[in-house]
Amino acid sequence: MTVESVVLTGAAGNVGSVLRAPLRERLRRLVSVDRVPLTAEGPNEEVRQAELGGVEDVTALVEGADAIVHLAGVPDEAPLADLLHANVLGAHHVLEAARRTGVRRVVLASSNRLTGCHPSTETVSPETPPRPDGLYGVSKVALEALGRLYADKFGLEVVCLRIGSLEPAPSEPRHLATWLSPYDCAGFVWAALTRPGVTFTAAYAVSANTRRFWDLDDRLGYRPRDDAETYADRIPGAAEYFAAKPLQGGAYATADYTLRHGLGELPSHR
Ligand SMILES: NC(=O)C1=CN([C@@H]2O[C@H](COP(=O)(O)OP(=O)(O)OC[C@H]3O[C@@H](n4cnc5c(N)ncnc54)[C@H](O)[C@@H]3O)[C@@H](O)[C@H]2O)C=CC1
Ligand SMILES: O=C(O)[C@H]1OC(=O)[C@H](O)[C@@H](O)[C@@H]1O
Repeated sequence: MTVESVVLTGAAGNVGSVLRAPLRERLRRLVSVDRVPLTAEGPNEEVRQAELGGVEDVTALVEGADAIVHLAGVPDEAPLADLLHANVLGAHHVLEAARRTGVRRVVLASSNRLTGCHPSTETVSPETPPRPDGLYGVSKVALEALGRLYADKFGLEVVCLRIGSLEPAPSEPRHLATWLSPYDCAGFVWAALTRPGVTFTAAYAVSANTRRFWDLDDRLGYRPRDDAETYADRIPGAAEYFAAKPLQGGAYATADYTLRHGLGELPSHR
């Protein structure tokens, strides 16, 4: 599919910052959007400071684009009301704006954390049932369901990228399985934007890590380049970490993580 004009939401964040340069290199027009101010970094980039608070706000931004890469949202465990507002209603605003304006393709930032309660000894594919590792993962299950609905019912082309751990380099044992390098992040997003024949696709975006938990099939036609194993000798405790057979979400999948970040203070009876 030919893609010339793309709207990138959440462009000021970790993932957005990694994507702006490679997208500018490949596109005629990149519209980078965030609630915080941005500065255009090239002649083919336009920046917009906007709060994606409703369908109308998004409609005004996406009119005339070929595709949207939707990253804006809450990227970790938080109270459910905040996650539903930012991640579920936010994705709905984007999908509905795309439907109304005829934007053909929407790439949604999903997360590996929607399967984070699967054991690390299992290889999980997009066909494996979700086992979210927290309320954040639940919000991504709903985001993917919205994407599916808009593909099935209204014919939008929707790709949900289940992003691993985007880091400049792996720095902890879990990253040996979950790392997504900046180079591979750009590769997956470009494939998600251009893969022909898509109706709805969910795919893990993870580097070609020897110890990865997720199936790297060819559904997006992108073969990741990097392998976290190259960094293994700089990461102490990896052998013990994997021998303990943690859940795929690691510390994120513990009850305490959700009690602290999603449900507030630990209850006094614990
Ligand atoms: N960083 C990672 O390794 C992973 C990220 N993801 C997903 O990728 C997406 C981006 O993640 P990060 O870049 O790490 O998060 P981030 O917090 O660094 O960036 C999110 C950006 O979205 C903006 N934003 C949030 N709500 C907005 C709104 N209503 N209107 C306008 N702008 C808004 C924020 O200002 C921020 O710049 C999220 O959806 C996250 O769930 C998924 C898996 C892993
Ligand atoms: O699984 C992980 O490591 C990552 O997953 C996510 O979805 C989060 O947005 C990111 O902050 C985590 O680091």
